[in-house]
Amino acid sequence: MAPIISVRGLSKTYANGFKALDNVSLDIEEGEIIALLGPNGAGKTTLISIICGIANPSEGTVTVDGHDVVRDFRKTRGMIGLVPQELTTDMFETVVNTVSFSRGLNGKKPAPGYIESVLRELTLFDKRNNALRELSGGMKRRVLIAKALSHEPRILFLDEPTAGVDVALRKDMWQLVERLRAGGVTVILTTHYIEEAQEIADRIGIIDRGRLMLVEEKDALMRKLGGKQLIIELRERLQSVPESLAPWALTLSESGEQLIYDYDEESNHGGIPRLLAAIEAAGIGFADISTRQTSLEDIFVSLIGEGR
Ligand SMILES: Nc1ncnc2c1ncn2[C@@H]1O[C@H](COP(=O)(O)OP(=O)(O)OP(=O)(O)O)[C@@H](O)[C@H]1O
Repeated sequence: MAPIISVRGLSKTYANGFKALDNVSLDIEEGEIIALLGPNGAGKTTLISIICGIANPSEGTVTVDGHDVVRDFRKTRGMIGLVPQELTTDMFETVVNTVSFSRGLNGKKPAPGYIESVLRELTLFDKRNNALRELSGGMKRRVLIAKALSHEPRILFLDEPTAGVDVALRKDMWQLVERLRAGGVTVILTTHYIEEAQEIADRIGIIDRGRLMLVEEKDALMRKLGGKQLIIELRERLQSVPESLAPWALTLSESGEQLIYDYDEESNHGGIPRLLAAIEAAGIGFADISTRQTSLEDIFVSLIGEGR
């Protein structure tokens, strides 16, 4: 199946000469949830602004369902819902009008029943006749989501969706994303929260300084790079790792109080019981053992942490 979004050789240089995107290529499949993870200023918003037709690329092309986002702006924009970071609508307008108007702007016929269901789902229905300026910050975020969904988009962009939102909204948001996914909607979210990407995405792209450093299925990424560590807390400090333990290539912590065994499920082959027996045989007492899995955070830091 052809990808729903295809980004080819995309670069963006702003008027002041700053290169915010550098030769980015990426295919997004219909129905997937992809998280674009990167630190502040990495170029995430620039990338989604170009896909949404709000900013123009300096080089490269983007197609949405086979249509060029610059030439066929209306067609591509109509397929996309964008939840931006901030509300920029008329603050005196009511919730229901704002959301209905947004649907009209995207060329769709009025559908009061559908708008009502969106408002209910986002617990905005009771506030439908309130002016936007009367709403709390969290409620305004909900209006942004309702607006983005007003024209039943096939693709939804969430730009830093949970930055500064409360737990209730975060929960509602993930439920909504699950429902949209079940309905075949493609969801692209930007975040600098690693846990968020880890929790919700099927695929993760890591962006840093305008470059797409990596795109991978989340599970494959975790498997490939997510090695395990066994940490053995020693009863007494060691000066060095005994010769008899050489086969396990253990690391002794700087304090001399921990032995660390790096392994993965495949290479381990039941080595842990043998290792523990060998440690005892070497006359080393241990107080505790624990394991930890390399997290996406370790991967992220190892990819972009260097050179900073
Ligand atoms: N209109 C502009 N003119 C010049 N530079 C810009 C402009 N818009 C953005 N930039 C710069 O481009 C870089 C990428 O910005 P962008 O907003 O795409 O990053 P981001 O990854 O979305 O970051 P954040 O998480 O902070 O939103 C930043 O260094 C930013 O200062």
